[in-house]
Amino acid sequence: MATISPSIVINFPFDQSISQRTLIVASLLASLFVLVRALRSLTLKRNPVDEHGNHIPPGPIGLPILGSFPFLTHYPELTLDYWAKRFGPLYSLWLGNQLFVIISDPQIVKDLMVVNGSIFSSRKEMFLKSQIIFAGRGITATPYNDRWKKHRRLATGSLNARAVDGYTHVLDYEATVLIKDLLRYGKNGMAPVNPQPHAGRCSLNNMLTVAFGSRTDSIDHPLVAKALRLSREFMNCTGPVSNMTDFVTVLQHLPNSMINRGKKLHQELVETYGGMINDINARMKSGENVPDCLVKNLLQTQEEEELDHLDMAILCSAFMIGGVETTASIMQWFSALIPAYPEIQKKAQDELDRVVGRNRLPVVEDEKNLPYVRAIIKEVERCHNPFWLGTPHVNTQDFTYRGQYIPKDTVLVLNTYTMHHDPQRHPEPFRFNPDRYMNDSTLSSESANLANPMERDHWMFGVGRRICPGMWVAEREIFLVISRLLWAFRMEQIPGEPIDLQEYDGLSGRSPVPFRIKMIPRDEKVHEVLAKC
Ligand code: HEM
Repeated sequence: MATISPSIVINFPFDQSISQRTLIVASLLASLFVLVRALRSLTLKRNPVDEHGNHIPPGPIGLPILGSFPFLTHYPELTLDYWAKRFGPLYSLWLGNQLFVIISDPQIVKDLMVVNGSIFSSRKEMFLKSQIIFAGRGITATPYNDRWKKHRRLATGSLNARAVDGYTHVLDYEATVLIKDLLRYGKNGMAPVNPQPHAGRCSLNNMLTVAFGSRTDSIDHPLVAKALRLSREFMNCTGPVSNMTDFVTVLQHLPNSMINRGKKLHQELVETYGGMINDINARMKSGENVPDCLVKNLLQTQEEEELDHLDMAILCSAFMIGGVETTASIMQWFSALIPAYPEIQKKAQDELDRVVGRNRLPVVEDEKNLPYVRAIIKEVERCHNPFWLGTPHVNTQDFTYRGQYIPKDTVLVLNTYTMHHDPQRHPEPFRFNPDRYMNDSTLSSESANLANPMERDHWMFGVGRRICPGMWVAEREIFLVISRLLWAFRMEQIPGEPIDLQEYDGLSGRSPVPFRIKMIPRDEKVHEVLAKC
């Protein structure tokens, strides 16, 4: 042993340096090979034509390799809007080797994504979002295939209008809890309050109940911070144009912080929501009567639906990501905006007092009789869509539209910023003016089906076969919260603390940056009514 050991000690560093050098050379060669292949594929035709010689829509030229990416890193919707004015309602751009087509006109959106929905309803299997974070699962990111159809059917079972009717009492309860919390944290209007974590917990509790049959009991519950962080991290990693790793293949083979973030996020989602599924499974197996919820349904039909644990964990993650940050964002934008408009608050409160009175909170059945409250909500959604770029669609076949060629596998972005600010459709588009919706008696979920797309209220929920399946629950949740906030509080800015409505928190899902306001109970009736709830 004694004679062998020294030779090991002497030889080991020598062997190591050889293997390290070999490794470095090999990895440099591999990187070079991948780089050359990527460059070749990038320099291949950037101007494909169809069999009749029709070209892809016009658009910005972009830089070599990166394409238009450097122009889309901050406020991409403003750049897309600028280019829409320059290149028209259907234009194209390249991000790395991926062709994007940007649609900024409601009729074109309908012609492509609704009338030709069988072609324009797929998704790109983005490297980070689809492959790393969702591991090929996830309704939001799945291509238009049988797996998507199954997951969409399962999700819709918990989100369609009838299902939402069945748990409206939960949305009602959580909206009341939110009002009580704001009253308490705002010390009856005496102390400034930041409504953001409360709105976040309200949306979170709604989705926790729908998906897992559980809720959190305070904003300090560890799941509140965790779920909101995971949801925000997902939005920041996976915005349609937020990271180049998706579009420059070579980056997928090199060490890269985005890939590490994606892997960590995948693990955390599976541990958190997969762990909650395991708990429910154990409770069901022990004979406990678990409340009806998505997970219970999935576990009961797991075999018949051929679902593995990852399928269920990622489907639940889609609920916790898609259904929390989004609705909370609208509640937050409303609370950030409304203090600057005392006359709009007053008009809504007059309507509420007339229709609902001061002896009870507004309920879902009041919605149809509160056109001004509904108009305020639509106007907040028009001005502050949390997803200006939506979730892009992909076409599964070559398609030529009005002489413009859209090759198979193009990523199509709904340019909602431009459509929401079209002066023909919305005169004085940068003015917050709920009156513009006073003659619109539709819910947004109804408006999405109007025959004339120019009459649709807004495009916040997307379009066609991939339209947000959560829009019924989202609308109801948002109505209950905003109508009750208006019913209960006079919302005021704090002198010396201006609220920044330009800056955003988040990359693809947007919320206002932190702010505080005063939420002053309108009268003694607020305490009386809340005490009875
Ligand atoms: C204000 C609230 C919400 C907004 C703004 C919103 C927005 C969107 C958008 C833009 C899409 C893509 C649509 C398209 O591809 O054309 C989408 C899809 C989706 N949303 Fe929502 N959403 C909201 C609330 C919810 C809620 C409460 C849920 C509940 C789970 C949800 C679950 C989903 C799912 C699962 C998809 C994927 C659909 C698919 O790819 O087939 N969303 N949402």
